[in-house]
Amino acid sequence: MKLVQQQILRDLQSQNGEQMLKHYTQIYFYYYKKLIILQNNNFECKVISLQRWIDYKLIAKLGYGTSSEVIKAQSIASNEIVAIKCMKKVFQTIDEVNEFREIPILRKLQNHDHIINLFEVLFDENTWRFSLVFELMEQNLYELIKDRQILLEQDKIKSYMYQLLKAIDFIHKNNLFHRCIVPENILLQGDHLKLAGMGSCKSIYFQHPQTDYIDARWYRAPEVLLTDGYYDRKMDIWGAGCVLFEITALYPLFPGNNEFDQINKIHNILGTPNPKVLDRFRKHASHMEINFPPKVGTGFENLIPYAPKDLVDLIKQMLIYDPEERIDATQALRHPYFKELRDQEQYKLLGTSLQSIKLQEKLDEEEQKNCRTLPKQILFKKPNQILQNSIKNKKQQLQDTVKLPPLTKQQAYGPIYFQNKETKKQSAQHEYILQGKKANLGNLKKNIRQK
Ligand SMILES: Nc1ncnc2c1ncn2[C@@H]1O[C@H](COP(=O)(O)OP(=O)(O)OP(=O)(O)O)[C@@H](O)[C@H]1O
Repeated sequence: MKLVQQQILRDLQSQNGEQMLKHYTQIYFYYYKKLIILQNNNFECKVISLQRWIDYKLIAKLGYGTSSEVIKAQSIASNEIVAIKCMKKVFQTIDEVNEFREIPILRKLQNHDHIINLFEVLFDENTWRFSLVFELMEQNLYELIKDRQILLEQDKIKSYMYQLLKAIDFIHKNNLFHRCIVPENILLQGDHLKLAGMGSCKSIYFQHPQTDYIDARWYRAPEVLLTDGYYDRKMDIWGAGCVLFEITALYPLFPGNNEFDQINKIHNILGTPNPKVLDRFRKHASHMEINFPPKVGTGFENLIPYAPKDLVDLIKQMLIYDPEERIDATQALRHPYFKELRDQEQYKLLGTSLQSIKLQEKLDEEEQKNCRTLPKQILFKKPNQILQNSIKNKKQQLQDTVKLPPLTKQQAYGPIYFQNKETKKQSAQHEYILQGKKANLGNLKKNIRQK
């Protein structure tokens, strides 16, 4: 293993390191307290710095999964309480490390409101074991309903299912499927739901048949139970349908004791699948003889008579035998059962857009104000200038008109030239008035004095 690591490092350090990366697909290794993840899908090289275990104080055990033990712990640096998922597996070969898909999958699915947040990765250099540090959630759906005597409010059931389907839709749109939609993997913080248990997630591009084992029998879709691994993302919808029934009834719909009992329990309620669907399953079922005597199911509606019709219809569509006919996550989110929640979202959106419209209006108003002050200066400068200019022009005109034409003393004063000052003035005034011109007496006086 060391040799492989050294080779990769040499490649990375070499001049054509990027070229060399093309040869590797999802390789993780530990080097100088750093976890190096190489994914060649898009020549991405990620380095996750590792916190050490001593940075956390263990508080309590939270739960167990097939592959891990989950512990409640407190960060010594920040005091934050977290959930640490300690993987049971000890990685002994590079292939085993390569098969550990949970980290890249979690990273791909981060930043969604209904998917659990991964904070960091711990690595025990002595034992070669990974631990994943997550945000801590209050409880899972199973814990919420297990000892409950009173039914959950319909609003809550609807809201949980809407959030769960949003998480599933997001996973499916990322070309993955979860494969373990069970109440234990559905976590709650108050009424906010987040999906965990991403360890079982798989790419939809994996070649059939799927060979690895899936736990959680009660939530297993018929195609998972009956075929040799020919199933896809629609199996998550079956699981979610079983969960929807369970949070409505407070008990599981198909609690099979083993695989055969599981198939039986499904047939008892839904009846046996139609021959066309059975034929399709048969094509990919070498491990068992699919030859069921036809049976009509009892239906599940009578088990939850208090449930709204829309809810019952949604479960029916999620539990359709044929995966191709079964509703998908996007369609389920558009089911009439969720109309109210969709409307609320629309109103919220509308609220935010109204807010942004108002904000925009305010901004526009401000801008207009600024514009008004700007053009004010420009606009009012202009008329002012025009006004000033016209005043100037008028003044000029006036001055022009007032400018006395060169007059002889005789013309100016005529016969009164030698009269006394006062009479001279009056006479000149009179003269100009006679000429139809305004007399500028000041100038006139000046002229007279000069003359
Ligand atoms: N972030 C968390 N906050 C609180 N509890 C958690 C958290 N993550 C997991 N748990 C609890 O630990 C249990 C096991 O976690 P998880 O399902 O992730 O482990 P797993 O080994 O992947 O299990 P499996 O493979 O069986 O699904 C969960 O059922 C849940 O109750």
